[in-house]
Amino acid sequence: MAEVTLKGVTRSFGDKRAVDSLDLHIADGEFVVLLGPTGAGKTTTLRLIAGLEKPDAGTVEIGGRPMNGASPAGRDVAFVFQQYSLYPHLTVYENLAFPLRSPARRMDKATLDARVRQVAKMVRIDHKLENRSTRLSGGEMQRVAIGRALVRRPSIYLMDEPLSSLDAKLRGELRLELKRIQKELGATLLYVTHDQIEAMTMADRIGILAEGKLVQIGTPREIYANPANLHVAARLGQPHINLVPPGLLPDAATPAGTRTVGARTEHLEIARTEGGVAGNAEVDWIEHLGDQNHLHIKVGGHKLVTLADPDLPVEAGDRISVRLRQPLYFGSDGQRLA
Ligand SMILES: Nc1ncnc2c1ncn2[C@@H]1O[C@H](COP(=O)(O)OP(=O)(O)OP(=O)(O)O)[C@@H](O)[C@H]1O
Repeated sequence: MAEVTLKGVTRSFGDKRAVDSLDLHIADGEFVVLLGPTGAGKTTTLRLIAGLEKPDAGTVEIGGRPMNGASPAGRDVAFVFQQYSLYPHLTVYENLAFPLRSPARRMDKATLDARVRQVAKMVRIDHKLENRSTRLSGGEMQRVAIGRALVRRPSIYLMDEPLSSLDAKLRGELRLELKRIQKELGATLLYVTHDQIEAMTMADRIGILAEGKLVQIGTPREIYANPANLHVAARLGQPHINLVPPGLLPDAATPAGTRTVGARTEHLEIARTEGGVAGNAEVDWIEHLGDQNHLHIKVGGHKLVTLADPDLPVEAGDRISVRLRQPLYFGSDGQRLA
């Protein structure tokens, strides 16, 4: 596998800067996830690395070699798309073997067979090797599509929302398997998703893209706990971070210049009010999720959502008291304040 470096990469479509002066380094064997809203430039970034798009400016290096002008085939990358694109008339075995059959590889039959069977086992499709690919479930097809990338040993795997067409249970399973396989192979992997749980659970580092720019990159923990600005803070956390004006909730110390206070569940202290104490908030409604509840709260015309223990003895309409505990503070430019 190899490291990949983007330096000042820019790509526009008409007036639209899809990718804007992007600097990104992915270390050899690293799993980097690009997270961002629709249109942020995630797919275009993958396509620029794969050579499916040409940058207007900047360079892409793979394994320390500049790729300017190199064709997709000359770049040694493997791409997995959102929608499995298998050869319907071929068996699972032949779909997996296909990338290894190019004459340039001159792979002998026994090596090819061993490689196909090894990867089929990894993606847990080895019991269906003789099935036509059309006779598989969606999850199985996507396993084959991922396996077809894995049979090769490219410099980097590029994956564009490979799990998004699957149901939640399969997504959860494949997420774990993909992470396990990546570790086993020591693979360099750049993975695009909208799904914050995928990003949090699989990434060594998460890169947050917005309008073609890399806003922040760091470990999942860093991105979650130390977001550089409001945009990054809003990308992670379930339920969504609450953004409220300073002074709305009691707080030990609000830094000067605070325009917005960001409060996740762990930043809110909730207590029932007893003995005639008025309380500063009201329970609006409670969403029961099973192991946890979403508590919807009204405070002075603002609505907040927080996770709550199902045993918390409150009901809609109850008065409660809510205070802040070391929340995140943002200035008028949306940047985080120390
Ligand atoms: N071939 C193209 N022609 C014109 N505009 C394009 C083309 N490809 C991408 N764009 C534009 O560039 C911007 C970035 O697109 P891109 O597909 O990279 O975003 P994305 O972050 O992958 O979004 P999504 O999550 O919806 O896939 C968008 O505004 C898109 O409309």
